[in-house]
Amino acid sequence: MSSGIRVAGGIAKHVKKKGAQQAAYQGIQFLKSYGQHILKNPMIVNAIVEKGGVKSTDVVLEIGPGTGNLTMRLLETAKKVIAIEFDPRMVVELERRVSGTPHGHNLKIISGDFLKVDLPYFDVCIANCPYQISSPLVFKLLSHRPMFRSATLMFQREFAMRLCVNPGDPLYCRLSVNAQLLARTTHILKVGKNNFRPPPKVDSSVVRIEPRSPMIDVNFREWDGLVRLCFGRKNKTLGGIFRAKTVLQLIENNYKTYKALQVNNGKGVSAMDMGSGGVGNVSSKMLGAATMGARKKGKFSQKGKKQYGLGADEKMDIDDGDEDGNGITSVDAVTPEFIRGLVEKVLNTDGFVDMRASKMSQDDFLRLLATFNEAGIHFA
Ligand SMILES: C[S@@+](CC[C@H](N)C(=O)[O-])C[C@H]1O[C@@H](n2cnc3c(N)ncnc32)[C@H](O)[C@@H]1O
Repeated sequence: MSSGIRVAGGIAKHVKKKGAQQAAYQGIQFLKSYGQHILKNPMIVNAIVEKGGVKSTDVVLEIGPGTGNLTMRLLETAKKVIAIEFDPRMVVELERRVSGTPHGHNLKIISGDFLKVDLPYFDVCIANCPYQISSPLVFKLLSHRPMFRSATLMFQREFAMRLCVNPGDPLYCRLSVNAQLLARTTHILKVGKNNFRPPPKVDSSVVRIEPRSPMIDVNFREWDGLVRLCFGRKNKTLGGIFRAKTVLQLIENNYKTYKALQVNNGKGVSAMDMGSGGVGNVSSKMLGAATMGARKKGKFSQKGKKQYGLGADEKMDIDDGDEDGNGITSVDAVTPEFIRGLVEKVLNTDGFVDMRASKMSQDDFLRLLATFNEAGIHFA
């Protein structure tokens, strides 16, 4: 084992005193809490840039440039690199490293937290990501407009696999379904932990994320509300999940809220943040909620209904006090039996009752959501 301490870009050996360390190396001790695992293998750096499909005309967004190993390589390839770095010590080191180089003027550094800054325009995103913010990072990128071409990102292996796996895989989860609703995700490279300094505890993988174009037209918050319920017990049948007392109660409450808004406002539901329902309109806050918790109302759009096999006559727009055609115009008329009946009707459609989230495809979830909405049931 080295007797030195870790500094930007290498190991500082023979360091006797703290002061000496800073003078000799402008020393930066890597902080685990900031996910500072510097990529030290130039072959991996090259492979990431190559697989990222960076063109000479591209503006590249890099998240967490650290000491700049990837940044320097990107600057040789792209028109411009915009790097967002949280740690001011790294910002100083990066500025020092590019100053005087031929590409220095093509780098813009934004000093701040990626999750808090307004993102600039970019064509592609390339990053060895700070692993502690992996999930919100992905969904913040996917909510950015205008849409970028692709993101080539390094994550911890398990997180990377969860982004990419298909139904039936043991790692298939809510993250997989939500990410794949918005993008095509491909695992492109395995990277062993010894390619980093300091090595993290687990291996990593590089993933390519290509936003869908056009986006699937579904209200993301409502989609996530349903997916969250289904993956709460991903190996339980939908019958088991949706017949549970707590879930029926939740559905009843949602139904009443939805109904009350209609009764009070006429077109009340659309007046309240139900919008067109398309993911194209989704905000980063909403997408963050996809992995972190908040839920609000939404509805499956007409376009989405058509796309997923609902007839044009099965009207979803709310234009009177009885949008779901259930004959219920007052909140008081909504009883547990009534809700159970609606849920049974949905479960008995298309064999949903025996399906399990762990094996359901994106189309299965879209059809399930459309069928619930058709019955007047919303997830909020
Ligand atoms: C895994 S290191 C990657 C460093 C460098 N790109 C490399 O490959 O050698 C992650 C970097 O992200 C930075 N970072 C951590 N949290 C961040 C945040 N919320 N916003 C921006 N940068 C962050 C860390 O300071 C660190 O420099």
